[in-house]
Amino acid sequence: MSGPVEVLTVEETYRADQAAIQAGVQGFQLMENAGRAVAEALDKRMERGCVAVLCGPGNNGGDGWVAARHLQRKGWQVRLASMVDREKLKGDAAHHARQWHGTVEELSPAALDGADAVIDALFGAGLSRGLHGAVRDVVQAVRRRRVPVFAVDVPSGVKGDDGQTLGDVAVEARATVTFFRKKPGHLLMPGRKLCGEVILADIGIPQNVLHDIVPATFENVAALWRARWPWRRPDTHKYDYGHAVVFGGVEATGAGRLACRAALRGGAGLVSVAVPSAVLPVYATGMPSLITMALDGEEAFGELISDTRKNAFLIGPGAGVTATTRWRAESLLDTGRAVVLDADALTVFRDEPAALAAAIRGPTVLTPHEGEFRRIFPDLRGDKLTRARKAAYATGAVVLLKGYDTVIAAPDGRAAINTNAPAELATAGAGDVLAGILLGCLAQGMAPFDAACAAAWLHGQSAQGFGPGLIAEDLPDRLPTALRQIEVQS
Ligand SMILES: NC(=O)C1=CN([C@@H]2O[C@H](COP(=O)(O)OP(=O)(O)OC[C@H]3O[C@@H](n4cnc5c(N)ncnc54)[C@H](OP(=O)(O)O)[C@@H]3O)[C@@H](O)[C@H]2O)[C@@H](O)CC1
Ligand SMILES: Nc1ncnc2c1ncn2[C@@H]1O[C@H](COP(=O)(O)OP(=O)(O)O)[C@@H](O)[C@H]1O
Ligand SMILES: [K+]
Repeated sequence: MSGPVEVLTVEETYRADQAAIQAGVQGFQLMENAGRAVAEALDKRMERGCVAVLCGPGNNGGDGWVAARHLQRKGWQVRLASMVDREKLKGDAAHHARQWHGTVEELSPAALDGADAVIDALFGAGLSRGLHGAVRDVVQAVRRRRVPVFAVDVPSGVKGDDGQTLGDVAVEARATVTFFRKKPGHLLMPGRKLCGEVILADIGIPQNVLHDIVPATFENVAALWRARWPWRRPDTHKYDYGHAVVFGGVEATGAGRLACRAALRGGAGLVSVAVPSAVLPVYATGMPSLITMALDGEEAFGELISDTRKNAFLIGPGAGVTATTRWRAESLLDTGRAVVLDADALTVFRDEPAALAAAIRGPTVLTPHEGEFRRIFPDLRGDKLTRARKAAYATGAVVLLKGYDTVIAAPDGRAAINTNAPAELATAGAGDVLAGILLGCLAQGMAPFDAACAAAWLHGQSAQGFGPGLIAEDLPDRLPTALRQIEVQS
């Protein structure tokens, strides 16, 4: 959870490298530091034994030759297998390969015999096509033998920019040692799973190279937004923290109730639920802090939204895919106040992203899961990060695309990848709780990108440590503990 917020693309990583070299750091020194960090990571985590170091043709391979030297010095028995002849290597990799005085084997599954661990230094940032031939055979043999793998930079076959695999085979690592800053592929699925534990090593690239790079992708750690978290101040009252309104459903009443409780726990000054009078008691029972408002007919709806003190609206959970939901969603957006569109209020814009974009005026967050996203944006292709960014750019809303690797994207190009959500969140109603937390953040005046990042983090944090058996009702009451962690988690 801790660590730097910036995430660098492959191209930005190369720029960081170059900037460091221009600032006087030697390239071979960066490679020395990288390879040593890999050796130390393995040595710290496993009993000394025999390690097979698999080296590719580029600088990723160069890191492997360095790691081999350090591991041998630490007492490991090292088998080094290289994809290409040492003489064919270039630059820093050639320099470090010359420092290796042990034997060099051809890359083949036989090089794995007797290995207790494998270092995957085949391909990193420079992966340009799927694995084939001898490399593919070796990687498949590594997978079959289930030897623990320590990957250098990224598991070979995984693309650093999006975590997708190139071709049909990729390394599955126990741990991945990467340098300076993580890449999106370390955080997005399936890359995140294939990386295992991600270890970030400082290899001597100065922090200030980031001034020129201006990263736009972040890991959603609390440090990204905690300076703007709306802590309660002594000289204030409840109206300073906003009046959130949830439009609850008639048949599906649980979704709205979960969202209301989460909005209150998330810090909204007041939370009202607006529902037809026939179902008001369902909402009123058990939640005395909730304000219930009878909403019978469209005139009442107009009256409700004309009150400008009501500054944040949530529509969608339990709403039904109906013309009324569509009309209400558009009317709420037209107020220019903060709106969360979730669930059915997203589906009512099926195949109509332009109509949705045209309706958006103020701070708006869309919270689709993958299915809802596809319904609205059937033409958007690419990885999760790219698609969320495109949708945010096209609509002018912040887009929170849900899942294990939730992505939050802003229309200005910023994007954050959430990493603290345990799989136990795959349970009915968890999304309604998320929408409620987000509503609470918006009611308190947080900017939509901050609000969406904070909500995703708090949602994940409130599920942390619960384990099997988690249900959506458990989440809102765990928010106070999660909120206290904003200060301590970086
Ligand atoms: N940047 C940093 O901060 C630092 C980076 N460092 C390290 O450098 C790494 C990046 O090095 P890199 O640019 O040389 O790329 P790398 O991953 O070795 O691969 C390129 C070679 O592989 C080849 N090739 C690609 N795919 C292939 C395939 N499927 N099958 C066969 N061949 C394939 C490709 O061939 P080509 O595409 O040119 O035909 C080219 O020859 C980075 O991941 C990190 O570990 C550290 O040393 C310290 C500082
Ligand atoms: N495997 C998973 N790991 C982590 N978080 C998950 C997983 N599956 C779902 N979630 C999270 O749980 C929530 C589910 O939301 P949603 O799909 O809208 O469900 P519902 O409508 O039942 O509330 C989202 O925040 C999503 O990111
Ligand atoms: K690798």
